[in-house]
Amino acid sequence: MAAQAVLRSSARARLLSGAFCAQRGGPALWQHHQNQRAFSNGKILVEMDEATGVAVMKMKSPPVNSLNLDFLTEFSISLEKLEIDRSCRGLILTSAVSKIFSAGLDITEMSGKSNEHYAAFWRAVQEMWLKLYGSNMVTIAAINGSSPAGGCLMALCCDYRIMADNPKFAIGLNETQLGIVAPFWFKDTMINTIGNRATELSLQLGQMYPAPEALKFGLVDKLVPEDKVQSAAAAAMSQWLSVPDHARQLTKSMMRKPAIDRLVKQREADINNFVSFISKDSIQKSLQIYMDRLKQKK
Ligand SMILES: CCCCC/C=C\C/C=C\CCC/C=C/C(=O)SCCNC(=O)CCNC(=O)[C@H](O)C(C)(C)COP(=O)(O)OP(=O)(O)OC[C@H]1O[C@@H](n2cnc3c(N)ncnc32)[C@H](O)[C@@H]1OP(=O)(O)O
Repeated sequence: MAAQAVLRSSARARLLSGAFCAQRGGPALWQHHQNQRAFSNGKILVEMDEATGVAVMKMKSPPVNSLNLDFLTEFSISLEKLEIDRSCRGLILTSAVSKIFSAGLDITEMSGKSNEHYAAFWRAVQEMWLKLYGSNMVTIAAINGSSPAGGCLMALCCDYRIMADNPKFAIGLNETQLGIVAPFWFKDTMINTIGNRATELSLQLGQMYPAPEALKFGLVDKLVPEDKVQSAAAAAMSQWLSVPDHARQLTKSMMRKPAIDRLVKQREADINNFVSFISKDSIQKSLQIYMDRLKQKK
């Protein structure tokens, strides 16, 4: 719990000191309506049911909820706001963009930018992972669309994953297909979910799994019809919330702390690794080719 406590207190200090707020022009405030509360800070909408203590976080950054620096900053602020709210016990993470959960890291943030920008971007990716994977809340991903790479990572950070039963929606860590490499903490998160051998296959091949296959691999826990994803997530949440918080939280921490501690210890080295890797000409070329292909498929 120590690393988690440090993380939580440093994030809280930053939040309260307004470091994020100054950058974003102030925190979004809760709007109250009967026993519902909501806030939105542009790319993310959070609705909280005070009766159940469950918040639904909807990513709404069209066209594909790609994770750019602004999005990641808003995401971490929103999550921290819920984390320090003692009345919030559970979080359902989903998308307000049709057919897409998240397209993963915004490739344009990793192309043609300065090393300082790459470092700031990667720190924000780390922050998102540390907060979501280390959350004390029950976290359920309601995966209502495709979810490659960083989008898959977000889902894997949650405690339980429910996906729309549509073979057109795929999920996986496809980094190698872009000519890039999932870092050790992406890999650890996947190993902790589907095991070593399945992760090795999955990562080397950069495999994207259509929903039914993702279920077979254990990458998601349950498939439901597209229009039932939110209600199934709410039902699963009430089951998870029936377990006493302290026991569940300590168990979660016991399972995840080694992975979290590894990144906390090597955070700066990991940023330097990312910057020197992503700024290589050969890697920039691979990303350019991948982006060109994405645009050409239209
Ligand atoms: C031992 C050594 C280790 C060294 C390692 C060190 C460090 C680690 C280094 C690197 C790690 C990086 C980790 C990276 C993680 C990632 O998340 S990379 C991103 C991967 N994402 C993808 O591959 C998704 C690509 N997108 C798609 O497959 C599709 O767009 C879709 C999400 C399935 C949606 O399809 P569709 O609905 O048909 O929409 P379009 O394809 O038409 O897309 C709409 C517009 O959005 C743009 N776009 C899509 N995805 C992204 C993205 N991820 N980033 C930025 N932009 C994206 C797309 O180009 C379209 O734009 P236009 O409308 O054409 O302008």
